[in-house]
Amino acid sequence: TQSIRIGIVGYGNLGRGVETAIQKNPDMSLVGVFTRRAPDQLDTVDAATPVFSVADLNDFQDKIDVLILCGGSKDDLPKQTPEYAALFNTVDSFDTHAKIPEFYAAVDAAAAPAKKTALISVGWDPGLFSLNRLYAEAVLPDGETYTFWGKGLSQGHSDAVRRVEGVKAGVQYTLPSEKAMAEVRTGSRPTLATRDKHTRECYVVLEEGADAAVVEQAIKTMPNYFDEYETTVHFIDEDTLQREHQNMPHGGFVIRSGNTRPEHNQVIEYGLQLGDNPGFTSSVLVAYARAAYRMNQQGQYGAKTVFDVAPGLLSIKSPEQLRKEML
Ligand SMILES: NC(=O)C1=CN([C@@H]2O[C@H](COP(=O)(O)OP(=O)(O)OC[C@H]3O[C@@H](n4cnc5c(N)ncnc54)[C@H](OP(=O)(O)O)[C@@H]3O)[C@@H](O)[C@H]2O)C=CC1
Ligand SMILES: N[C@@H](C[C@H]1CC(C(=O)O)=NO1)C(=O)O
Repeated sequence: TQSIRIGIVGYGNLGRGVETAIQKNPDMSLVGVFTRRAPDQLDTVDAATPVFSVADLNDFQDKIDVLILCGGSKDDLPKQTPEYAALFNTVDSFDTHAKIPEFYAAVDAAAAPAKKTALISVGWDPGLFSLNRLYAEAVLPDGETYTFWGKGLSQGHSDAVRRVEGVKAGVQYTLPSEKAMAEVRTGSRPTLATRDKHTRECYVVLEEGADAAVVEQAIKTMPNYFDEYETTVHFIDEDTLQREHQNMPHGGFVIRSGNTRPEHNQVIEYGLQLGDNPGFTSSVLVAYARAAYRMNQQGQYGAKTVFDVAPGLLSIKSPEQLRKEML
């Protein structure tokens, strides 16, 4: 059968990860990488796949089955997903949690009339963690759910830091509160504010002549990313960033403790330990690209989230094979 033909938009950590992940999925092929960089900058995209400008995408409508959008959530995807969802089936990792409802509406307005399928906010959080919070809350209505991330590098927050004026490069680490995690594990169902669960640490390389105090303030007060957290900003030079901050480990867990009878406490836990956040996230995007293709074939048009995707559609195995392997 014909392979599922994939296009990548945006060649950063995720773009590179999708290029690798496709090779582990024999039912898929990679048509090209599409970048916003100027024609004389295409050689800065060190991809093993043919590189094109996003301006060329129109010519590929009959050559690509699913476009995987690897831009940043802060500034790129709010523009790119609605634009491309009108032309292609798309999958993206949009993770500005507070803005997902409005993003969903904008993408649906583009994809539905075009009879395209646009899977939004795919990854691990939002994504696999969202799914596990849903399973836990549906199964244990009487309970409390907690999510902890890290210690690790958040790509969404690192992308957001890099977009601040005066920042040349940067990364953000998320640290869970040991105290909060211990309290949750006692099953005491504590009430925890956002500020009680995580702190955030940024490492920033300033542009020449940028004002550190202004940059620090812009990061700490950034809505939807930092303003609800105790945040520390460290200023370092480029060499230090290259030497000490190239790895992108991350992870975390979703935990729900609940009761079926008062005397029976039940605990559900789902966890991830990621050696490489973008590599893992890209692998999730690719599995959902398979589902987007199939959902479009089934006539499921418009914007969808992971809640709308039947799990079997993610698998390269046939429904019969999956049933055989159910135990
Ligand atoms: N839902 C989830 O669980 C997760 C979501 N994410 C989301 O993924 C988003 C993307 O993350 P990530 O890939 O790390 O972001 P990057 O900063 O690596 O890349 C973002 C975009 O910046 C451009 N870019 C990257 N490197 C360069 C360069 N050297 N020169 C010029 N342009 C460059 C690329 O676009 P172009 O090629 O067009 O220039 C790229 O698409 C994050 O914002 C986050 O929101 C990430 C992890 C998990
Ligand atoms: N979307 C996150 C994935 C997880 C990590 C995270 C955080 O550290 O705040 N929130 O969600 C990312 O971009 O890495």
